[in-house]
Amino acid sequence: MIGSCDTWSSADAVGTGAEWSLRYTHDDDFLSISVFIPPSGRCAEAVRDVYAEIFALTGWSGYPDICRLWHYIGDINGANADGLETYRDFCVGRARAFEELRPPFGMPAATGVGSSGEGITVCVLATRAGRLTAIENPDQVPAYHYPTRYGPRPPSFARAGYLERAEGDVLFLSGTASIVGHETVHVGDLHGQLDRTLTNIRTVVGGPNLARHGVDGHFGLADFDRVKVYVRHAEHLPAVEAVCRAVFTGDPAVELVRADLCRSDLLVEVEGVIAVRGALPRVLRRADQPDRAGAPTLAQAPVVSAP
Ligand SMILES: C=C(O[C@@H]1C=C(C(=O)O)C=C[C@H]1O)C(=O)O
Repeated sequence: MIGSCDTWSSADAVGTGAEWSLRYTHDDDFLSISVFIPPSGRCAEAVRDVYAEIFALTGWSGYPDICRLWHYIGDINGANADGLETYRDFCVGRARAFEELRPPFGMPAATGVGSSGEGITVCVLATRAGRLTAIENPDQVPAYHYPTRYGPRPPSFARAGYLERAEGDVLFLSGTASIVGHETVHVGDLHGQLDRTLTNIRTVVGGPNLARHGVDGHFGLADFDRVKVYVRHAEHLPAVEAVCRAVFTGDPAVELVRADLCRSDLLVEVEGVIAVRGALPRVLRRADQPDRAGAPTLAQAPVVSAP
């Protein structure tokens, strides 16, 4: 595993705190939460409970819209105590949280990838600054409608989230892979998967698709400010890096990470951020473990009580 993590920084005053199993940092507009779920034979219930805490904290702290989630899942393609794949077990708990708690926002943009560590780390970015729209891809079945052959409960996420705010809009692209309809395409073919992934991204962020969702904007691969690429096999890293650096021509920070992915037939996955008019809370990068993403920053900061 090549260690990696994103740190979101703010020019404003930042507060930190801890509530239940959650640790958080916030400025005026954004709330960042991280939580670690220890390894166990079955994770669905713990995932459901952590999501309940996340929904409660975002609700009462006044940052009601979850614009982005990252899930770093240990042994993602391994089996739990019942023989169910860990990722599918995770999806059961998450789907239950959405069904039972019915949060007041659409499906959030998300990433769900493997981690070299054990357990599950969930990182959340929520906001109260603007209007958030969930974006789907007309060439892909919404993940929350995947059929049960991919697991007892479908994954709960949207293909992207578009945040309209006075300081400049932000598009959060979910982890995107070589899936058409609900099926993995180009199984075993790295370049086929990468091409299809890039096509899916172009479709999601393109003008016709955004217009369909009531969003006024038109973007392409050259507009990305942050790109993170997850690659299943270390030997594929150089080839994937060459393609990505050639197509993401807007000189974004392109970061490659070796990671297992949510379906064992997926070889590559790409996520990213477009900051319209450059108005993104700055993103810094530092070497760290993905499965501990966010934790060191939060631990070093003075902890204050929750409001
Ligand atoms: C690649 C896919 O899903 C992955 C899993 C996600 C999750 O479970 O949160 C989100 C995006 C991707 O990281 C997909 O289904 O297209």
